[in-house]
Order: sequence, then C-alpha cells, then structure tokens
Amino acid sequence: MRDGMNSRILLDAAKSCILASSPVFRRQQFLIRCVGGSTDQRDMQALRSLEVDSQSIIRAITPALDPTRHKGQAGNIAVIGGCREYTGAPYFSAISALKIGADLSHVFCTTDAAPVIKSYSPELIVHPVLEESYNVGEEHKSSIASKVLAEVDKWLERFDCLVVGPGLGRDPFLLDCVSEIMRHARQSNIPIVIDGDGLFLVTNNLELVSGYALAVLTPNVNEYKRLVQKVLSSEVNDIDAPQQLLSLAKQIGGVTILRKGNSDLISDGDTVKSVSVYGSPRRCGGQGDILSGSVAVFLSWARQHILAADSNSNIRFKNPTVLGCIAGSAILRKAASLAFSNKKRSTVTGDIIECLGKSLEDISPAS
Ligand SMILES: NC(=O)C1=CN([C@@H]2O[C@H](COP(=O)(O)OP(=O)(O)OC[C@H]3O[C@@H](n4cnc5c(N)ncnc54)[C@H](OP(=O)(O)O)[C@@H]3O)[C@@H](O)[C@H]2O)[C@@H](O)CC1
Ligand SMILES: Nc1ncnc2c1ncn2[C@@H]1O[C@H](COP(=O)(O)OP(=O)(O)OP(=O)(O)O)[C@@H](O)[C@H]1O
Ligand SMILES: [Mg+2]
Repeated sequence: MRDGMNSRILLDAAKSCILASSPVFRRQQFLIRCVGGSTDQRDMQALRSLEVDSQSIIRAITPALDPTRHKGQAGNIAVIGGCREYTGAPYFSAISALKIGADLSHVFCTTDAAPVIKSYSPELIVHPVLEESYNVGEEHKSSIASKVLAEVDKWLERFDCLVVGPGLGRDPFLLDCVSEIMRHARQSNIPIVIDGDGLFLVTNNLELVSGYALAVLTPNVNEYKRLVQKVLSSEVNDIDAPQQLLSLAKQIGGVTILRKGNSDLISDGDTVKSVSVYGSPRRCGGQGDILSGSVAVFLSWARQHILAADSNSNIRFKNPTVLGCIAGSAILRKAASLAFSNKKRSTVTGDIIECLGKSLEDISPAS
C-alpha cells in the first residue's frame, strides 16, 4: 500500500517535471505573469496575441505590378558578403531578393569570391571590391580601405536596403572596412539587415547599430546567445523568451531583432510578434540566408507603403522593419513547407528558393 502511494507520488513528480520543461508550458507561464491574471481565457488570448496575421501584412505591403513603374522601384538590394570560404550564403540571400520581386540585386564580396558568385547566376550584379588580410600587405591597408569605401559609396545611395553578413567571414581587416560601409549607410538612412558574420561584427561593436531604428538583426540560436551574453550579461532565457527579446531590442536602442527558431520571434523594443507559419523539419544550411534577402525586400516595400501619401493601409503597426521581418519570415517558412512536401529529406536551400514565387503568389497574386 505504502509502496503504491510512493510510486504514485514519484509518477506525479515526474509528470510535473516533464510538463514544467515543456516550452509551451513555460511560455504559457510567462504570459500568465505578463497579463497579470490567472484565468485560462486570458492566458489563451495573450498566447494568441503574439501570433500575427502575416498574410494580411504581406497583401498590404506587396506592391501592385503597375506598368507605369520603372526598373528599380520594386527594390534595389545589396548584399555585403562572400569570401574565400563562403560563396553560397551571399548568393542565396541575393537571389532570394530577386525571386521575391526586387528589380535589382547586388553582391559586394571579396575579389576571390566574385568570379564564383558570378558563375552561379547572371542575374546578380557582383562587385569584387572587398579584401581579406592575407591579400593585403600591412603598408597598403589604409589605401585599400579607402578604395573599398569609395567603390561602395558610388552605389550606396541607390540601394533600398543592405544585407550585411551572409558568408562575410571574420577577417579583421575586412570587418573594419564593412564597419565603415555600415556607418555610411546609416548616415544615408539606408535600412540594414544584419545576419551571419555581420552579427559577429555588430555584437562586438554595438555602436554600429545602437539607436538605429532601420537596423534589423536576424540571429540564429548561436548568434542570439552571443548577443544576449554581450548586451544583457546573462544567459538565454527560454521561459521568458518574449520578455528577454523585448529587453534586448530596447537595450540596443530600438533596433528590430528577429530571433530565428521553431517560431520566429520579432521585437523592436516596443512590441513582440511571433510567426509560427508551418515551415519545414529540414534544417539544411542557407535558410537564414533566404530569410535575410526576403526581409530586405519586404522591409523596402513596407517603407514605400508607409511613406505613400495615399496609403489606405489597414495594418495596425507601422514600423517597416517589423513588417519586413513578419513578411520575410512567413514567406520563407511557407516556401520551406512547399519544398519539403516535394523533396522530403533531400530538400536543400535551392529547392526552397524555387518555391519563393509560389509562396508569395498564393498570398498576393500577381494579377
Ligand atoms: N552555403 C554557404 O555558403 C553557407 C554559409 N553560411 C555562412 O557561414 C558563416 C557562419 O555561419 P553559421 O550559421 O555556421 O554560424 P554559427 O551558427 O554562429 O557558427 C557555427 C559554429 O562555427 C563557429 N564559427 C563560425 N565562423 C567561424 C570562424 N570564422 N572562425 C571560427 N569559428 C567560427 C562558431 O563559433 P562561435 O561563434 O561560437 O565562436 C560556431 O561554433 C556565416 O557567414 C554564414 O552566413 C551559412 O549561411 C550557411 C550556408
Ligand atoms: N526548429 C525550427 N522549426 C521550424 N523552422 C525553423 C526552425 N529553426 C529555424 N527555422 C526556420 O528557418 C529559418 C532559418 O533559421 P536558422 O536557425 O536555420 O538560421 P541560420 O542558422 O542563420 O541559417 P543559415 O544556415 O542560413 O545560416 C528561420 O527563419 C526559421 O523560420
Ligand atoms: Mg545564418
């Protein structure tokens, strides 16, 4: 009898442990604390309130294919990335921008990476301007850095958005040059999406983005951990994930952060939104690169949409960086789901890119 009771107690304790470690349960607990109440209905409302109607946002900000518009008006995007090791990432990001609907997509990469990236696609405009330390003598660093900046400056004002970091590498000389490019872009009010090694750079030099409302950071699990440790001097807290993200974005002066994961969480320090559109169970490398190119295009479209004087928009929040993140995340996730339904375990990033068109067409048809 006593043994029976003990086993029941042990079983209940085990069940509680399993429940307490479930992410859904922990998130519910966070939301209960947030809304300051305890009724089930309020908890459920709070849970649902994080999830956003991404389809309405996509429909609202995607521009019509108007015959009076000229080349460039649907977006001119530049990716700063691509080095000796990584040529796939900048290609994925830049081609995704085109496949979503941007008119022009540029890549600024190292001289070594450029012929490789050019060979992937004639659609991309590839600038072989960056240099890594191994290619530059100490005595030439200052003149080469000025040359790099002058080359990028010639184009900068024409871009609607920069994506900094896909396949950039971590060479210190190259990262110094890219820091300068970011400072110039910021002076010109050009939105910047920062991913991959761009996040490595920014995490160690927060002043590059701090207080810049047109900056978007798109960290994966490792990049988010580094950012939280650096900025909040703490560890990632999955129990209070939305609250921690909010604090992080606020602490960096209102930049927008898209924390990638099972659900994508987005915050600009004022609000937290979630995109949980069904994606793919395949975690092949390169999906974050598709996301950065997609966010860049939707951010540009959202900005145009908000700036248009006759905009009869019914979208509730007006921060173009948040809107761009929501739309980019939803379109990528839907494309990943479409690709997976065709290719299953063999799904690779190129398959997902091929589904970007259908992913958007299903939500916002071209005609
Ligand atoms: N097909 C392609 O071309 C693709 C290329 N990609 C490109 O790859 C780059 C890295 O992105 P990723 O996603 O692998 O970074 P992440 O998860 O933080 O790191 C994983 C582990 O590796 C380590 N580590 C990384 N770099 C290091 C370095 N230079 N030197 C030493 N350690 C380094 C890192 O160490 P830690 O930062 O923790 O010290 C962590 O333990 C980025 O440019 C991305 O765009 C991807 O987009 C995928 C498709
Ligand atoms: N566990 C998951 N379940 C569903 N979707 C996910 C999951 N993790 C990530 N994703 C989706 O994949 C996208 C890319 O996230 P991921 O964490 O793979 O980025 P990344 O590591 O930067 O990718 P990359 O290999 O391009 O560098 C995210 O926008 C997210 O929507
Ligand atoms: Mg990445």
